[in-house]
Amino acid sequence: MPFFSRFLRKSVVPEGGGTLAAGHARPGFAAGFAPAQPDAAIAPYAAGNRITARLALDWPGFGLAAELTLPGAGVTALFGPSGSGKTTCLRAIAGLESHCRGRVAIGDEVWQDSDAGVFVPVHRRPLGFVFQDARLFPHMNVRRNIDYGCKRLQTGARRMDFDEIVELLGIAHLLDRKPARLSGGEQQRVGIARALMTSPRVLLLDEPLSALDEARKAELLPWLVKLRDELALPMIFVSHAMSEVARLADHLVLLERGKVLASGPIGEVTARADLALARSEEGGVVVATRLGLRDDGYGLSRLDFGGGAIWVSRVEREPGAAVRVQIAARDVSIALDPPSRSSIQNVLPALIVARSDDERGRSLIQLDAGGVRLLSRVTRRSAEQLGLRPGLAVHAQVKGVAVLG
Ligand SMILES: Nc1ncnc2c1ncn2[C@@H]1O[C@H](COP(=O)(O)OP(=O)(O)OP(=O)(O)O)[C@@H](O)[C@H]1O
Repeated sequence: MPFFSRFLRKSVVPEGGGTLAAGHARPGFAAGFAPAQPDAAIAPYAAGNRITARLALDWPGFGLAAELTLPGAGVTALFGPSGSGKTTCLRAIAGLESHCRGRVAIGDEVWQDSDAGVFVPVHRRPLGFVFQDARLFPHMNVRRNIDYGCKRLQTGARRMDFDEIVELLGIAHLLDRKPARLSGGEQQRVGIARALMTSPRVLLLDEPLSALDEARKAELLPWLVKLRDELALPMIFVSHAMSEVARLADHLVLLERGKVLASGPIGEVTARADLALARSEEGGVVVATRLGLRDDGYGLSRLDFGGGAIWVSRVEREPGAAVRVQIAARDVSIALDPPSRSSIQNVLPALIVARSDDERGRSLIQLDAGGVRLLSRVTRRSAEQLGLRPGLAVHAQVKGVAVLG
């Protein structure tokens, strides 16, 4: 078996073998919001590489006090407003914040334990770090830049092969070029390749898209999706763009003023009616579906998920393909009776789980549609007139669905 194969997602088995389990700890989940069923199409969690961190740091005007339990596979997004501590968390996990106290471990490997006087320096931690700008050596061509990544690896420690990494990131045709002759997105792909050459146990990405213009972002994002889908390597990704997080992340950590506000699978955290995230204009739930069938006559595709099926504009994928969608709360309305003679194609039977009213006369309703959580935003007057309350069986009318890929 090539070394690289050990990192391919399909080869990952949980500790003790058997099928991949999706169960995991979900710190920060508020009482009253029962967990949705784990969704098979969102990345499985491998226990062996689970990252745990307890981080404490005090700067003038900012304190970090964060406890993280992150899955050992797939992409975790650290998300929050500017100054909430996302980059500081990432740097502390890497060992780049030497004043940070606490404990950091990946699987059973302890990188820091302040109580026990353990602090493994950053260069001894098997991690890859990708910065906002690729930080390539300008005088070296792409091949030498990537090769540099494995310089400090001891013989026998390399687990990822140069050719396979180059192919994975689609950069074979760039190997002889100097960084100045690469686009921003290409430079980032080379930076990621260099990080992978160190055979990391975790890849840390600090806003890898933020320095790119919209066109370059759109170009790089599918490569990050590919890494997520093809590598069995946990990735922790800092972003303040919800569109990127919705597309990429399996697990979402919300940070605010140096503290963890919520942490859990993206479908659960985005469905929490008690969080400001859901109340924002773009608030909506990320749902994992599979392409069921295509109706080419009408240019439609049916996406199946635990809660039923939704029809969307044609998705150019094969039946069975995993398709991630986002359903905005503002695009879901509620009817007590099954609507008849309506132009809305997507109507899902659902149960109200929770209702949260705001001071602007709006109500957010959390729904359970066959084990999948959805949000609906209605006026408080409608909510009261319809008597919307937890436990009530309703029909969720989905007016719009964003297909994320
Ligand atoms: N070395 C430092 N010394 C003192 N304060 C710092 C230092 N580095 C960061 N900070 C402060 O810590 C806070 C958190 O910074 P951090 O960069 O982690 O936030 P962030 O969520 O990543 O923000 P952004 O999205 O703007 O990058 C900010 O108030 C910042 O000014």
